[in-house]
Amino acid sequence: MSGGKVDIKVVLLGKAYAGKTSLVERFIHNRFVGDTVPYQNVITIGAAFGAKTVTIDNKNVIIGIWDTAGSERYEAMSRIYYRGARAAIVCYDLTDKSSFDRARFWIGELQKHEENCQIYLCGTKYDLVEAEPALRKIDERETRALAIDVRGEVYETSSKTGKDIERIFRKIATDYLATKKEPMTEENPDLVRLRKASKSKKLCAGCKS
Ligand SMILES: Nc1nc2c(ncn2[C@@H]2O[C@H](COP(=O)(O)OP(=O)(O)OP(=O)(O)O)[C@@H](O)[C@H]2O)c(=O)[nH]1
Repeated sequence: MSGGKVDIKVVLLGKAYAGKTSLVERFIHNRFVGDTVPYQNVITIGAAFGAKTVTIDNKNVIIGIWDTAGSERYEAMSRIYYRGARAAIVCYDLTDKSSFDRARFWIGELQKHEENCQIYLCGTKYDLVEAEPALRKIDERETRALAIDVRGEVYETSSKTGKDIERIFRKIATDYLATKKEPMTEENPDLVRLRKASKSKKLCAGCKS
């Protein structure tokens, strides 16, 4: 996918090493490079952009994704990327407590500056905690409480296995379609018919017979 218009701007935010780039890689290219490429070689600098079309009920939605750099050094730049975003996937590494604090920081920023941006909470590296439950450092109750605060849902994903990655983006596209205003055109015959029907009702309300 190149150039063209996107329907939804999605931004990924979270601490460095939280797994943002891996999540985008899994979603767009269905691959996980994992340890075959050292992390030092894939650190995001500034931000990276990718896009993919998902189809919900026969409607295509082009999702444009800004994968921001997690390093605090690029914090000011990440702020530029979340401007005007319709959705934010705030990532934290399920095995790293400090990444959850950083997620809270980004949620605070979004709530302050981008009130129209829907937040989706994403705990990453689920495969690690599934294999070794003692590695889990973020309690599910804490994440649920935060989900209530952001009026959103929590996803626990794994870019290694693909768990729930597709689901999170499909939910974003579904939410977008649900809130999008339908244009009143012949392309949307149901709405045109509805409109005509209610107009003729109004006219008849004053009729004598
Ligand atoms: N086991 C496992 N490892 C993962 C998963 N997601 C990411 N990783 C590993 O975690 C490390 C960091 O992942 P990245 O995707 O580069 O993290 P990032 O958040 O984009 O990091 P920055 O670009 O610095 O902000 C890499 O070594 C990944 O291979 C996952 O779901 N499971």
